[in-house]
Amino acid sequence: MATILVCKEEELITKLSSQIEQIANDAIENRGKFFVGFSGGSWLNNLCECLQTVDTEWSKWVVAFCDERVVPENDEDSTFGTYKRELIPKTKLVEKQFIKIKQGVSAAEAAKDYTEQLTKAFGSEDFVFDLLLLGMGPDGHTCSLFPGHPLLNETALSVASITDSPKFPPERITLTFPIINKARNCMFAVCGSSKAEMIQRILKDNDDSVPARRVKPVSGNLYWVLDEHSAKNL
Ligand SMILES: O=C(O)[C@H](O)[C@@H](O)[C@H](O)[C@H](O)COP(=O)(O)O
Repeated sequence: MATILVCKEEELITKLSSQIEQIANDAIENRGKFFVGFSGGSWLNNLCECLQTVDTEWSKWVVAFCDERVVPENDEDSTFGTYKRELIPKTKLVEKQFIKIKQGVSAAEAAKDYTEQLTKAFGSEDFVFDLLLLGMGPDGHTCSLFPGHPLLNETALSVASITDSPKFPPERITLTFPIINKARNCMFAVCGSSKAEMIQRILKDNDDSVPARRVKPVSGNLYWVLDEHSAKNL
């Protein structure tokens, strides 16, 4: 069962921040570390703003990406690049806590290398994230898992590459559903009326053809944190 939290647009950041804080500090207290997956997209600057207000032991965070664009780190489309500019200088997080994609290689090689980096960080091939912070596009995609794309059914790879992403830029790496659904907590943050139809299809019509609806943690928690505009059809 998903927990759906609807709030006013201006309250979304505070709401999300307190949810993240609770999950992070609980992970640190119980397991000594907090493994989190960050996303990108249109809400990225808001997410950076939100994360800055979290009261936590930052040194215990291990940050990976739910998906990342295969572009140079200083490219304006690099998700890590934005966190580097907008989050790192404003918190005690340091760059070496981020698991970043290898630079200057193909998407396939970057995905393979990312799997190896995650295996090292988790100490096993079983990547159980404490929290995945997810976004959803107006077409219902999440991470870089797009409607009708064969990657929706990927089961062999934990991290896959994509070179034909319908959303720019085309080359990306992404966590796949088997890993996403092992997470202890998956949390979507969605705002704006352009997402209202998909939110309705996912949360009201139970339409499994929408990629984001396939996020169903096997034994973890699923949260949808929505603003009033994206939730208007519920
Ligand atoms: O880098 C990306 O594109 C993402 O990580 C992606 O999964 C994003 O979270 C959704 O696409 C929502 O993005 P929008 O808010 O831009 O629709």
